[in-house]
Amino acid sequence: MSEANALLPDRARIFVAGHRGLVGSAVTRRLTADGHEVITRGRGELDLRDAARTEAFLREQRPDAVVLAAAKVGGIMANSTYPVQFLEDNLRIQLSVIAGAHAAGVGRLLFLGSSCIYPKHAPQPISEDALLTGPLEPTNEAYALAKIAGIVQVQSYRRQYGASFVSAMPTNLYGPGDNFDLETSHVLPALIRRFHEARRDGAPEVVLWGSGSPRREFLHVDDLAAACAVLLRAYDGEEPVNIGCGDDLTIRELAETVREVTGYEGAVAWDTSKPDGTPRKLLDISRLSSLGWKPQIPLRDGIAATYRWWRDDCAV
Ligand SMILES: NC(=O)C1=CN([C@@H]2O[C@H](COP(=O)(O)OP(=O)(O)OC[C@H]3O[C@@H](n4cnc5c(N)ncnc54)[C@H](OP(=O)(O)O)[C@@H]3O)[C@@H](O)[C@H]2O)C=CC1
Ligand SMILES: C[C@H]1O[C@H](OP(=O)(O)OP(=O)(O)OC[C@H]2O[C@@H](n3cnc4c(=O)[nH]c(N)nc43)[C@H](O)[C@@H]2O)[C@@H](O)[C@@H](O)C1=O
Repeated sequence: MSEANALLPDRARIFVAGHRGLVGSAVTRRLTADGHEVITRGRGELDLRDAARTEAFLREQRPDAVVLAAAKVGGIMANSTYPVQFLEDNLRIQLSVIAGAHAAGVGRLLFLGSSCIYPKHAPQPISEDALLTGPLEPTNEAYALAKIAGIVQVQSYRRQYGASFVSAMPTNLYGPGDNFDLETSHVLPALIRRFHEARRDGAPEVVLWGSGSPRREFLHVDDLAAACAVLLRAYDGEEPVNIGCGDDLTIRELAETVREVTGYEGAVAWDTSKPDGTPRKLLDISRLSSLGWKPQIPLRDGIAATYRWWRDDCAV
């Protein structure tokens, strides 16, 4: 183990939970490229809500580190329609994996939360210190509370047992491997699909949700994966670490960019019966930046690459 990598062996065995998802697949690619051995299990083989089986798996495998990227995840409508699953699945996965990792003697764990843990009206850009300083956004309160419980669980293992477990809070992510289902997805893949299909079908108008005025920050998942690799190597603090790109735009501006990338020339309308969600959630990324990480993929380039990936591999 080199001194620079004191928190993680140079060639570590790392269990990436949720390796088939947007984040887990990117983290797997990154850690493998960095020379680590990545261990994976599909949900059919190991349901991470099952604490006994999860602990047995971790005891048998004894990885050097765990990246917890398995979760019940979705966009604004999925979160507000299925709060029970967003609360309970996430609490159960976190309890299983974090407690199981400690029981199995795993040295390092990186838990992924979300920027939605911060209060709806937090001062911008949102520092990690804003946690628990005000009411949450109602559309994803159940999910946010589960994620906050995960942060406190990680902090408690650090305080009580000296575990080298840490938490990171990513902003809205996108990239290859994203969910393009219009009912459950986040906004960026939904916009790609809506504009692509409208162009294909010659539709005169695309209808989007809400007012278009909320502001969001979008980070390519490969930049997120690079940040996770930095944190595993170099961060061992109790406070969560924000992961964002430092810049945001309105949903209306995002829609214009996606419209241009897909080549759609029709009109855009807004269905204001659908929720806007949080007005703004731009993360303060100074803690992560101080570790030497910075995002590499400009938003327009990332959207174009994601569009090509989805159109060539998945679209009909
Ligand atoms: N996407 C985003 O914009 C953001 C994501 N995050 C966080 O990043 C992490 C990963 O999110 P993302 O990759 O987008 O989500 P995805 O839905 O793309 O992937 C989630 C993964 O978790 C797995 N999973 C879910 N439930 C279980 C279970 N019970 N047992 C085993 N595996 C399970 C899924 O398995 P299967 O493939 O079988 O469904 C899937 O591989 C989450 O913690 C999320 O909160 C944070 C901020 C933004
Ligand atoms: C990452 C974060 O993501 C979630 O929060 P969110 O950012 O509010 O989610 P979103 O990406 O679905 O929407 C962003 C904005 O975009 C608007 N919008 C327009 N048209 C479509 C549309 O067609 N689909 C969607 N989904 N949104 C649309 C939509 O009305 C909203 O104003 C959390 O639940 C939680 O999962 C979480 O942690």
